[in-house]
Amino acid sequence: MALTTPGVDFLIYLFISLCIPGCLVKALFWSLGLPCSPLFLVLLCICSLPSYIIFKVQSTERAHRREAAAAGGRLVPRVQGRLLGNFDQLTTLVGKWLNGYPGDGFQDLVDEYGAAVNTRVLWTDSVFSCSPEYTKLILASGFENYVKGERFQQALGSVLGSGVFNSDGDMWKFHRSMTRPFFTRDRITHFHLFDRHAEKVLKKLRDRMEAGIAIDFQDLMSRFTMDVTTDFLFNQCVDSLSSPLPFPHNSGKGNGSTPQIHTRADEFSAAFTNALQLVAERERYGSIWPLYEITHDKVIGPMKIVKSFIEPIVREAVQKKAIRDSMNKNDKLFASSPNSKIDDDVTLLDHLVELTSDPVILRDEILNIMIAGRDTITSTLTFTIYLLCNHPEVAARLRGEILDQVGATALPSFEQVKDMKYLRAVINETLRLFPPVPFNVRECVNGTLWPSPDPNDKPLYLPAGTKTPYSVMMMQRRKDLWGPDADIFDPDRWLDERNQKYFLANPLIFLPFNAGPRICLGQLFAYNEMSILLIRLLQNFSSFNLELDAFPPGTLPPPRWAKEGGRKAIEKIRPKVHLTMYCHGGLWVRMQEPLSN
Ligand code: HEM
Repeated sequence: MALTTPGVDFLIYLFISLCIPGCLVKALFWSLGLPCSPLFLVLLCICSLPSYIIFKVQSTERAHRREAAAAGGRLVPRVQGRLLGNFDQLTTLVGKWLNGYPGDGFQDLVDEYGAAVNTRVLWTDSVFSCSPEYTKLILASGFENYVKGERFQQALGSVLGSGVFNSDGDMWKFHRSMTRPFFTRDRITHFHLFDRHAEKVLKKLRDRMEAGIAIDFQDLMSRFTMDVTTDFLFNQCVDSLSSPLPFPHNSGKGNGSTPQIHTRADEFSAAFTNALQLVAERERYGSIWPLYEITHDKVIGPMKIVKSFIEPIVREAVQKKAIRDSMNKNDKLFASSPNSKIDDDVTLLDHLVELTSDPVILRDEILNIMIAGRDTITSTLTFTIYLLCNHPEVAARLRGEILDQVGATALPSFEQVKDMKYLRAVINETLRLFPPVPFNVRECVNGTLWPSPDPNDKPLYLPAGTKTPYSVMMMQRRKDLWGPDADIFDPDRWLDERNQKYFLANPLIFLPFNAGPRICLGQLFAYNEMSILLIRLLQNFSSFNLELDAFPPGTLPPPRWAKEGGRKAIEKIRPKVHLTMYCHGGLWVRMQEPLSN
């Protein structure tokens, strides 16, 4: 058990930093045999921190200017805040993150300062961008120079541990190489697995529609993805789809968005979601996040529940593997090399225990894949249905394609899924407007140059250790990259001449799965899972409607958004972001079954 909290650790560190100058002066006076009053030492300590900060900021500033000049570049334009250390920027950006539309605040900065802008909150260089040329440098061509970095790992470590999402260098290579073979091809068992859980989704939907009450589709999808993920990871589905669903606040039957805890699976699910939201908050507060956790480490409680659920499953898998090994050394699921062929019915945990028996590595890896595979797909499916509610003509055409190609009841084959061009266009268009990971961040290891947005000016210089946050969401909505109708949901842009003109001319303008060596491992799995669920849904329901009255009070967009232009003015729900994007208050919908197929 930890003896201190992140906040107390931070304050202890600050206190020690404050005391160092006093101790040094005391030692100097003592060695010279001079008297030194305690009052003088206390004053020295109090004044030392601001003086140290001023000294450090100015000397670093000079060094960075020298480095930039030596490299033939210039420093990235900096936000000029009103308060010391741009503290006002921190409060503005956090406020907009909590109450605004995703990207609010950053768009203004890009408009004012240019394609790359240094927010430099509390003197930490942080260069924000939403341009394909910079994202390419960060993720692909300059890959070796950009890491997740210690700051990111510290903030997210209590949930992600050292798993694939939260590691760099050799540890990342190790995790990635362990997991990659599992995702390299289509598996028919996965189709059946998706379909099993999709059937339960349909049953829940039919029951609720028969009762004439709206359903929170986001909640339903987070149960679906939780069940799919636990099933394929370790063959022990938590069966969250069997628990009662929340009712709308106005149905007189429940309290809307608050999840009800009925089973251990519900408890695990709620704790897992809570832990993710808490670590996402840490990222937003930057280096001072520990000050928001003075009394306790907020993540420990939910993570205790998460770990107590996962650890016995991991232990059992390790024990079974040991027994298998001792019974018959040749009778393995597959040879213990990361690249060996893996049978279709082997779970990811089965695969991982062949490569390591370290319970912490196994637990971290499982949790990382769970995070990767759950909220991203929940988000995409939720926003797809939101968009189909707003675009009945798209829903009708998509349903037409599904009925033509697969029929009203059959499970599609891999080939059929691949051939459904309109289905893929609908999914891609959703991923363009609402990428599940709209914001991301790296940190540059060595000082580096970026091309200047103005070709007549010197390149931009980023000193070593600069954070490089970037937004694929903002990039994927840019009118100069996607055309004047970039804010509009129009799957046809993936099928008509616009596809050649924009996306095929520069594929880096669409990066929902990232790019380069850290590109999403589960892309194929994700398209298959989302396709099966959507096919099953549209085989069984012909129209989708938002039920705005069912949204919890205060969760719909404020009226002022209608005047603010862009997608904000179009939005009927309120998108928000923790690590992934979600609908504030859920997505309350009604669906109609077709009169006949
Ligand atoms: C619509 C669905 C999905 C989207 C949009 C998505 C997006 C992403 C993104 C943006 C990253 C990069 C994160 C970063 O490096 O900071 C990523 C990484 C990853 N994703 Fe996905 N993902 C999806 C589904 C899945 C699924 C279903 C799985 C597995 C079941 C998965 C497994 C992974 C893994 C293992 C990584 C880490 C790669 C690495 O760091 O080397 N993803 N994904």
